[in-house]
Amino acid sequence: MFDSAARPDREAAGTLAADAPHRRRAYIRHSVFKERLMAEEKKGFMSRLFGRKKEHDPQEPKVEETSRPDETSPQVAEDLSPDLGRGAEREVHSATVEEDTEAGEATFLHEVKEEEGGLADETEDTPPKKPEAPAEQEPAPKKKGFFGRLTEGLSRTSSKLASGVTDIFTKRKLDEETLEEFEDLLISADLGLGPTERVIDRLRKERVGQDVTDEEVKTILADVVSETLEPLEKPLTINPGHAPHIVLVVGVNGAGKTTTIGKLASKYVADGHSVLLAAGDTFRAAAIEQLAVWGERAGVPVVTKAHGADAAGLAYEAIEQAREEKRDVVLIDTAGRLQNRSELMDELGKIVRVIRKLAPDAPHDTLLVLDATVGQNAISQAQAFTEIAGVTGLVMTKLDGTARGGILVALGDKFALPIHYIGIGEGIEDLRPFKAQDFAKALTAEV
Ligand SMILES: Nc1nc2c(ncn2[C@@H]2O[C@H](COP(=O)(O)OP(=O)(O)OP(=O)(O)O)[C@@H](O)[C@H]2O)c(=O)[nH]1
Repeated sequence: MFDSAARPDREAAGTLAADAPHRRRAYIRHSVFKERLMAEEKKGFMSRLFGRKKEHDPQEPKVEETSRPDETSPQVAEDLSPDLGRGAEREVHSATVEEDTEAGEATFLHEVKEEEGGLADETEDTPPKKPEAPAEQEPAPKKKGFFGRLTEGLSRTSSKLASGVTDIFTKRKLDEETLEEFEDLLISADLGLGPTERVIDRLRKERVGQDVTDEEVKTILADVVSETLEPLEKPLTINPGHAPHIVLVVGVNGAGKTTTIGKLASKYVADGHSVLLAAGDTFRAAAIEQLAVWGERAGVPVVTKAHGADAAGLAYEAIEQAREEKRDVVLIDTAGRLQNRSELMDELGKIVRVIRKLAPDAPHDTLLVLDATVGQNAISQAQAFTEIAGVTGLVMTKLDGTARGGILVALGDKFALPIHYIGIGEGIEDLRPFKAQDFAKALTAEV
């Protein structure tokens, strides 16, 4: 699979090479910045850690699904997504996390909280949003075009970048100090060391000693983001010749796997494919029901087994059924698992081995679903899932719920994995095929 070694020209994100002192300086500056913010934000962090209920901000997106009681009204759940019964399984998720913490492992939760505290820009003080039900009496929201929705979805990330750029570049001659400030901004926006370095190098080469406007800087930034991600823009195409094309969907708890499968099922049906879903998340009882609702909505059958059943066996049976029914594609859901839980990761390896007994070249695609709100932790998730499950492509969800959307650039740079789709909201139309230029433009847009 892809790893940093596959990109020898680029240093792996998070690694400080001895021959890159300026990068090391930037990271040290960034660490100091993080520590200071963490101290300032400690109160918020602690209260979150101990589950203090916060005031609800209806503008904020829902981002802490796995640890928060379900406040969604049944009406909302029905209207917006078949996200059923998450309250019950959330208990399981938080128990898992606590177990990890008690064991003293470097847990996913711990890492994420640290990073959130350090960057202090989102889930810290921004409680999850209840999805807003399109209430019957309310006027229908004005339809936005593709780019409008993308720009709106990425607005939290882009406004952080845009205001930073405007603060730093206010009609002054470009010097090393300004470049350093800008480098800090890009690193704190999770863009990764490689892309950050390329933006800085380009600015240094082209503009040092000259006046530079914030618009010119944003254009250079958009160009570098676009160049980094364009080679990874690849739609997920179904090859009916595989009879069926088998897609395994993996990721940590709450990343958006089941929802993504539901949305993909609808898209493939609309494209004329015959689809079968496999509810392989047997660990989370409500996930089975959730997928069944998505299946019903898309008009496709869902293979299910009882809660706790063997997921590998279920995947096997689903493939057999898809062959009998001559389906084009099988989408297999899996239970969310923390990347540092080796026994759960081994179970994923077992699912792959069992699938290969029936179809040695399968899974034909293994999609890693990553939640953008976790920021840098997405890097270690991609690393672990790539090693265990042979990830072949990415879907990044919840770009609408974070100021850390820059992480997609760092991921693309480090892993060079195709980016198939991005999620910019909870509706079916919010799962978009990834387009690097649009993403780069939206990321640097003024909103
Ligand atoms: N705002 C927003 N929410 C999303 C997006 N994608 C998924 N979600 C929401 O994220 C929540 C979790 O999604 P699921 O599909 O249940 O996640 P999962 O990975 O299957 O979860 P587990 O089964 O626990 O592993 C749901 O409430 C989804 O509606 C997105 O792009 N934006």
